Amino acid sequence: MTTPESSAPAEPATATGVRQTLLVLGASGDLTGRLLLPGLGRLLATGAVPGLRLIGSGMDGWDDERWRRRVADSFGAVGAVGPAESEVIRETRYVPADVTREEDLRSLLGCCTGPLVIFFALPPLVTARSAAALARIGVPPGTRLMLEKPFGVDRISARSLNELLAILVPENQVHRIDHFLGKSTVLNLLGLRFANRIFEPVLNSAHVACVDIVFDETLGLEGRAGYYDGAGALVDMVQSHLLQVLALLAMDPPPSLLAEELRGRKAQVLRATRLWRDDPTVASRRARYTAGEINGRRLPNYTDEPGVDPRRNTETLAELAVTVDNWRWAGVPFRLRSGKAVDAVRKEAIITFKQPTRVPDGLTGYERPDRLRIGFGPDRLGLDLNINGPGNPFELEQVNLTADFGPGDLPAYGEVLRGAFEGDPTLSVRADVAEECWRVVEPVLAAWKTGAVPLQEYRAGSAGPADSLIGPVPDSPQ
Ligand SMILES: O=C1O[C@H](COP(=O)(O)O)[C@@H](O)[C@H](O)[C@H]1O
Repeated sequence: MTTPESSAPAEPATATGVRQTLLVLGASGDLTGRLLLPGLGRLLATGAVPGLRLIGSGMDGWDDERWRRRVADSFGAVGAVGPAESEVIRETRYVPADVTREEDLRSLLGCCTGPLVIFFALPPLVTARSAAALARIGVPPGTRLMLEKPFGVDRISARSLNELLAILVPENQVHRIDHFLGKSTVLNLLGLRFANRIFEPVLNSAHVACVDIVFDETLGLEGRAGYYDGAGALVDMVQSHLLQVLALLAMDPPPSLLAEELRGRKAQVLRATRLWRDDPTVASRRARYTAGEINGRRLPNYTDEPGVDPRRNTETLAELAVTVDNWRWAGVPFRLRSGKAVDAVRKEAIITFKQPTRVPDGLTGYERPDRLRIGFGPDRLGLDLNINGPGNPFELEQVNLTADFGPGDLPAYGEVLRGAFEGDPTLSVRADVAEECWRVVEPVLAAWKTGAVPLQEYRAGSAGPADSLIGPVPDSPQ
């Protein structure tokens, strides 16, 4: 065991052949079963983490047998049934512990051998207490820490957590997870923007009218009140995932994809990001669903969902308009939106270009500007273009060029886990970036608390509140 100051740099097992240990704090929770274990199973199936040892921990009365069953079920559900996965299932253990207590953590660390990855699958306040206890006892050299969103509950708590983590390990061993950064579609933004000559010169305020980043789901709460009712759509999706997408879409080209180059560019663009008109009443909308039907499925009022506390006024749909106040983007609205239980799945970034300087007289039927659409599931790229359609050669028609590209080798969670096992923080959120994302939404959270922005209602299965900042989302190829 070392004092935190003496922590050595990460030594990834994949490079050395040493067996790594993944210690999951909060192993019986929803996140572990829904995202972490399936992602891990798929990663193991690629052979990327040979000999991994897996230890689950929590204070819910589970034992080895129950934990092993959960791991096996989660791996099985994603077809991860090869020898590497079976070996992990056979060897895995469950160690009961209160992960906020030094004694328990000390004995937990005593069960771990080899290079260690600690995954905090815990609510933010428990993560902070656990990190504080770990900071007092230290962790083995080279330990990497993985932390789920939300990272803190506001800017101040995010900063305090960053300070604790900095005591424990160097920044490049902290993996603040945003699984959108592991989505192949989101990563494709890099190739699309920086490996083609045609887009980059027009991605600026001279040519772009607005950018919409939309992640609408038809799913409702899905039994996640314990987490979601305290977070709401703004923190669950916009403050975290959608601001990361904005950063990748709006940042300047990095000279390389080395972690510090890419993360530095993202930090730079987020530092320039502010609320539209600096006014949360203009720049934000919030709403929650009432009872309705989606594709034949009946949803209750959000407030009648099991576990929801109606006094919290939790929103299930959030919209945010921001400006990226720099040379490239000044004046271009970026509108971010995410809603649950709406009428249709819309997961895309839409870049709407300005109208052509002048459409020549005699070329009729110009209705809509051209748009570039980047789909975040399915993986799809679309370009809406005005061309001379069939029939009258002088009558314009909008066509959509669509390219589908297959998903990446790994699900998003597998991808971010790979980063941690390989000691590569490129796809993780850097400390300052996590704090910047809170800074952007801070005035909105404050205005919502005072009621300055009313909480609207929308029927489950409808398009959302009528006075959306985005307006009707244009026909989507998805
Ligand atoms: O992190 C979250 O993301 C999901 C949407 O992401 P996906 O990869 O499952 O498409 C969202 O449903 C959930 O509320 C949020 O916590």
